[in-house]
Amino acid sequence: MEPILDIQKLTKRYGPKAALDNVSFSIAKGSCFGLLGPNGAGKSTTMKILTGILSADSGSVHVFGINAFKQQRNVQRQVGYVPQEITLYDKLSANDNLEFFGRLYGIKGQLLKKRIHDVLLETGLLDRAKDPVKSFSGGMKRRINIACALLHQPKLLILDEPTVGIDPQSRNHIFEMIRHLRDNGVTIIYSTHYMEEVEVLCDDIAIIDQGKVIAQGTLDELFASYAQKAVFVEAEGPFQPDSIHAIKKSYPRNHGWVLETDQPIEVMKTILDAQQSELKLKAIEMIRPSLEDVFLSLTGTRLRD
Ligand SMILES: Nc1ncnc2c1ncn2[C@@H]1O[C@H](COP(=O)(O)OP(=O)(O)OP(=O)(O)O)[C@@H](O)[C@H]1O
Repeated sequence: MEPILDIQKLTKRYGPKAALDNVSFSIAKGSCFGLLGPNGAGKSTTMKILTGILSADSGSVHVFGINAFKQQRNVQRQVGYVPQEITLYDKLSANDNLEFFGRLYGIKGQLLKKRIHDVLLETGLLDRAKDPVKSFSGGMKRRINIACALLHQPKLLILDEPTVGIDPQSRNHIFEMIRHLRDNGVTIIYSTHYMEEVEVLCDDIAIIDQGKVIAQGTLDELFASYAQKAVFVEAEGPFQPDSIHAIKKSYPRNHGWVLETDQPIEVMKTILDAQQSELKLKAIEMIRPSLEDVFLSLTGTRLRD
């Protein structure tokens, strides 16, 4: 698929510390791309460089084939950016905030009115248009912040940790909006440290840690390369995991055993056969890998730490 964004060897230092160290990735048109990493990994720095808020020390960024460092305005017209910090005027109504941001994008008159109506509808806040933003919950403010970034109908939407500190209802609303935008051809870059969000939302993922992209691919590709398949079994009677050839490693968990294997189906079959003679099975299931396992296998630390 055609890349809509191509980043090559991006570096950025703050004094002696490298916030980004040779970061490269590209994003296919129409996908929802997840940039996953712990706090301080370099996600915001990457996003700020993409949008021209920060300059890079070296490397290149091309958006829609345009050199973003040389033709910043041209790129900005096609990109919507939702920063991590909420940037709204608390005393103004949702409508007035949107008018202000719409004018910054050069939208005026009837078109601006229509766009404000449309983005309020998309974010589910049409009935709160006239209320001051200070009366909104954190999640509603976040949705208005996203609405601001959608006014000029960008083809690429960049969201920096949009669900931090918000209620589940707003979070679900944001997910629905993102899916709807993607289905309508908008390419999404979604930065987060919540791996569960990336698992349910993103087509392609880059994992970033300490300023470096340490893995990239679809969920299935990341699981295949970095997560160990396993079976969980709980049984009464003599059970010796070492006797099953396909088990690479086993360890106890919650009254049962985790059996690491590249052939989970075969291992399950062997245990189910043994059950008829000597084992009394209480539970057997395949353990679904998670991005937590991928991160652990790549870095030796947990993403949640
Ligand atoms: N203005 C700055 N001056 C000095 N160091 C900075 C500055 N901004 C970011 N950093 C450092 O650069 C590194 C990357 O920060 P960045 O904000 O990009 O990470 P992040 O993945 O977005 O994490 P978070 O979710 O915590 O913002 C961190 O070590 C951070 O402390």
